[in-house]
Amino acid sequence: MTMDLRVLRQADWDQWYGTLELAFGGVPETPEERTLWRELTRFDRSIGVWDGPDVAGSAGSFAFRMAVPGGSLVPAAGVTMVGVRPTHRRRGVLTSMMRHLLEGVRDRGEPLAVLTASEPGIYGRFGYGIATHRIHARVDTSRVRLVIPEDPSVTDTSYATDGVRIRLSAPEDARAACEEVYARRVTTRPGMLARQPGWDAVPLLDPVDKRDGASPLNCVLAEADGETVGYARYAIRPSWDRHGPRGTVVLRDLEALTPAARAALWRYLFGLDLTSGIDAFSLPVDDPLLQLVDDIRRCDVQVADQLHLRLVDVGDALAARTYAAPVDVVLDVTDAFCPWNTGRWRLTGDAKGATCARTRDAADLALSARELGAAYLGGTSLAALAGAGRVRELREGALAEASVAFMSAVAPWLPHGF
Ligand SMILES: CC(=O)SCCNC(=O)CCNC(=O)[C@H](O)C(C)(C)COP(=O)(O)OP(=O)(O)OC[C@H]1O[C@@H](n2cnc3c(N)ncnc32)[C@H](O)[C@@H]1OP(=O)(O)O
Repeated sequence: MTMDLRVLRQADWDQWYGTLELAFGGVPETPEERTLWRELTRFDRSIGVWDGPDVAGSAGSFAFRMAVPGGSLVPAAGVTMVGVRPTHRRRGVLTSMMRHLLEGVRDRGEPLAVLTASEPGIYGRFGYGIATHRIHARVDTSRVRLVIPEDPSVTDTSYATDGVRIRLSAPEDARAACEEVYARRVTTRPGMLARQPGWDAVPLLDPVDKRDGASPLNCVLAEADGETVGYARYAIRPSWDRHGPRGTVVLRDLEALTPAARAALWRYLFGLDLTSGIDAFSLPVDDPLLQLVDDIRRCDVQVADQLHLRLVDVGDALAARTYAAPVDVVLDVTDAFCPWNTGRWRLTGDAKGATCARTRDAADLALSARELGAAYLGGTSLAALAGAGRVRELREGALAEASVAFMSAVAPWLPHGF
């Protein structure tokens, strides 16, 4: 029987989403989750593969705008909801859906496709590279101390934590204030996503069945001079043993506009009564927390892959970001899955902007689309990729020049999953 790939219809959503749940082990999502993801589904950008009456595969994308080095917001298709029915795996269903999705992304003129992977080994073959990493920190707050620089002569409230007030608020009541802070943070870190309509509900999603013994979500606002300058959203998972309380603060997100607000929020979280640990699932690899603690070992930091990124249009993507140092290199790009990118590209740029166009000039560096994806947001260096044999230097000096230029001053990071 031949399979039929077609755009998702509203009436088919339940069946389509059911296949996704089946692919993920068959545990149905909660009604809150289903309602939210249905509302956020972009039907015009979602596809299914039908085998007779059954949905054999599901996939789709969101229309994001993502911060890139230099602070521009670039259209990025957020590939999502990929699932293949267990009876249909390893027959090319994902491959056919990915081809269809990436052709659509190209037709819409979006230079990038991004995703978070259930398993990191799946998407390299489709030209995605790991563009951001996250750290998972499990801080032993019974041992780790915060060392907050306190200078009594500093009266500027952006540094003096004394000027910051921490206020508890219901997460829903604080939504608008948090969103204002978030919006001001987006362009400061590559990989962050400008909020699209409806997406402010994602960080508030808190189904009872998924709390795993933790409290409902709490929110604290950091305020200075009458303005909200930061927030943290967290739950508390109480626990007791024969020595007493051993609760954990489960941190969902923390954003701050000033060092003082950040320090004040962490101080609040470290000090919560009846807790002795903070479980922070996703922080940037250069999160300032690592510079505020006196014992990084007891923060039990683990690094993992996070955002996988693909350049769908090499020329537009490389011209959309800026470069930390002047760069003028010819890249010989191979791209088996999106062959329209294959060939030589001259990239010329600096901290103000860049151009990238096809050329017949001799190549300086040879690499595939996957390596460009890994290096694009400035978190993984071309030199590190070359060390693994994944980038080849064809002109002496070109690797160092390009490697420095591609790096970002702050580590790229994705603030939330999708
Ligand atoms: C962005 C997101 O939504 S991530 C979520 C992805 N979904 C899941 O993990 C749910 C459970 N898994 C599944 O639904 C499926 O197994 C999928 C989607 C991962 C793969 O779908 P399939 O239709 O089996 O993939 P397809 O047959 O096109 O395989 C393409 C290639 O990827 C490889 N591949 C597929 N899955 C994996 C995997 N989990 N790890 C490593 N390689 C994989 C295949 O071996 C094949 O390799 P080849 O080209 O060398 O032969």
